[in-house]
Amino acid sequence: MAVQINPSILSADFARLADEAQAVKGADWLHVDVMDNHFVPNLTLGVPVVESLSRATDIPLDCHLMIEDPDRWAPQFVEAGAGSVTFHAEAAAAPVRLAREIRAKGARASMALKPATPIEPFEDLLPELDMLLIMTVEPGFGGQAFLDIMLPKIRRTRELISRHGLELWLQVDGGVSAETVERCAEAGADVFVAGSAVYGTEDPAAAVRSLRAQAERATAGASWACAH
Ligand SMILES: O=C(CO)[C@@H](O)[C@H](O)COP(=O)(O)O
Repeated sequence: MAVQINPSILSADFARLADEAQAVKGADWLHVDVMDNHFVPNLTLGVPVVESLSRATDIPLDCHLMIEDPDRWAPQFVEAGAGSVTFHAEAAAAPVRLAREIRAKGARASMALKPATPIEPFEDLLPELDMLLIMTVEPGFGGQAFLDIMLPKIRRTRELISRHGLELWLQVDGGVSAETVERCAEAGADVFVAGSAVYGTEDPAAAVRSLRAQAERATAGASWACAH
C-alpha cells in the first residue's frame, strides 16, 4: 500500500477550518480529532462540524473519536460524511459489532490503541478492521513529543498483519514529524497523522509532500516492505 499522509486539524485554526483544509492539497485524508473531555482531558468538535467540513473539502475525512460511548456516536459520524471512523479499543463496549456497523454504513472501520494498550488481545479482531491506529503520544493534545517506546508495538502489529495476510492499514498519530516519520515507516506504519509538523509550518502542503517523500524512502528500505 502507498504511504498516506493525514494532516490533523487539531493544529489548524478552528475559525478557518475550510481554508485550512484547502491548505493541505495533496493530503490523502484530513484527520479530525473528536474529543469529549471525558475519554481525554480536552474538548474539540462534534457531528455538526464534521458535516460542514465534509461539504467544504474534497479530501476525505478520517475521524478519530477520542470519546466515551463510541458505540452510540460512531455511526453518526459516518452519516455526517466521514470516510473513515476510528474508535478506541479502551472505550468501545462491542468493538466487533461497532466495526461491522461502520462498514455497513459505508465507511472504513478503524480501532485505536492508547500507548499502554497492547495489540495482542485484539489479534483475532484485526480482520474486522480496515485500519489500526497506534497512538504515539497519550491522546488529548497536539504538539507532544513522540513516544519512541511505541516502535516495538508498531513492529509487532506489522508482523501480525503480515502473518495473517491482511490488507489492514497501520496508522500512527502523535509527534509524527520530519524527525520521527522515518522510524515509524521502518517499523511498519503506512498511514501518518501529523498536526504541528504540517500546520505549524509556513507551507502546509509542502510539509505534506516532504513527509511523504521521507516516509516513502524509509518504506522502500524497510524489511517488512521488502518481504512483499
Ligand atoms: O490525536 C491526536 C492527539 O490526541 C493527534 O491527532 C494530534 O493532533 C497530533 O498532533 P501532533 O502530535 O502531530 O502535533
